[in-house]
Amino acid sequence: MREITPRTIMEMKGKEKISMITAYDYPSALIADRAGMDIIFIGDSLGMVVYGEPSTLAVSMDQMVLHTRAVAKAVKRALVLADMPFGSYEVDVEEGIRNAIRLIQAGADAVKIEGGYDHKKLVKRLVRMGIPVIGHTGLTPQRYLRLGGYRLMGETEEEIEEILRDAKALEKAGAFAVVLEFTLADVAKLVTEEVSIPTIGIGAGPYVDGQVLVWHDLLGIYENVPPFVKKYADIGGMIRLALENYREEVKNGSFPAKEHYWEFLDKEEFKRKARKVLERLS
Ligand SMILES: Nc1nc(=O)c2c([nH]1)NC[C@@H]1CN(c3ccc(C(=O)N[C@@H](CCC(=O)O)C(=O)O)cc3)CN21
Ligand SMILES: CC(C)C(=O)C(=O)O
Ligand SMILES: [Mg+2]
Repeated sequence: MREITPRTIMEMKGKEKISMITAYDYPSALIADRAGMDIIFIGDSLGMVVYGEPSTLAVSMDQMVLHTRAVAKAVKRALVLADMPFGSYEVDVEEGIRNAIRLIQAGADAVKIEGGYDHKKLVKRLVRMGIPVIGHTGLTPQRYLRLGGYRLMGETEEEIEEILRDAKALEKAGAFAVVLEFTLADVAKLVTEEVSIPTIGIGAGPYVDGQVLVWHDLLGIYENVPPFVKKYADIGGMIRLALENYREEVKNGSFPAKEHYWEFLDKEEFKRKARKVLERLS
């Protein structure tokens, strides 16, 4: 059992902001856990930032299971959350349950689904059988094709109503938090005030109970970052410099240096041995 549980997260509402970051592999998750993140999240954004897809739609359950296992091995303290990918819970509730179980068995402490109102039944069933759930409304990237791209949500009355309805449905069905993605800050504030569960924003402004960002975006290792991202480091630039340095030292012969290899101290000893081997092989 890890230190941070769904109860810990729920009790943070109105007291302490929730910090959440994506991670997709073992070494990244180790760093995120040591940095004290509250939630470490295997997002289906991995399709874009790890596999180079143009959207999250092609991500499979098999991919989510493998990456969840790698992250779960590293995390001791944070809550490990895994995204349900597109197609893994839409067909029917039973299939959603089977797929959620796979993510839990891979080491996740909770699962996240996009939408709320449309998945009340699934959320209720999962929670009843002991699988904690986070919902996700506002911009839901799995609707990429219908939306015609990724855009800011919550300008029209219809969109505000849909977002609030999702959040309330999630609260009622027993979800322990809700992600609000790329919504106007006023809408996120309204939702945060109207529901008792924590809201975790991404591109949704400051009036929420926590923030989530994608690993590659905030570290500067992904080129097409959304407009709401703050780049906390230029790791991409650092990697490039290191590789250019390595390449240069290979080309000019300064790598490997003395401390990077081993040789016979007694050259006569080596000559005798080599002569014998060469004789045997001739
Ligand atoms: N690397 C990454 N970071 C994310 O935060 C993220 C993903 N991937 N993939 C899944 C969703 C998609 N997200 C996104 C992606 C792009 C924009 C964006 O660039 N919006 C532009 C318009 C783009 C367009 O019209 O095509 C904008 O200015 O609003 C917003 C949210 C957030 N999520
Ligand atoms: C953008 C976040 C919330 C997400 O769902 C993901 O990274 O997949
Ligand atoms: Mg996602």
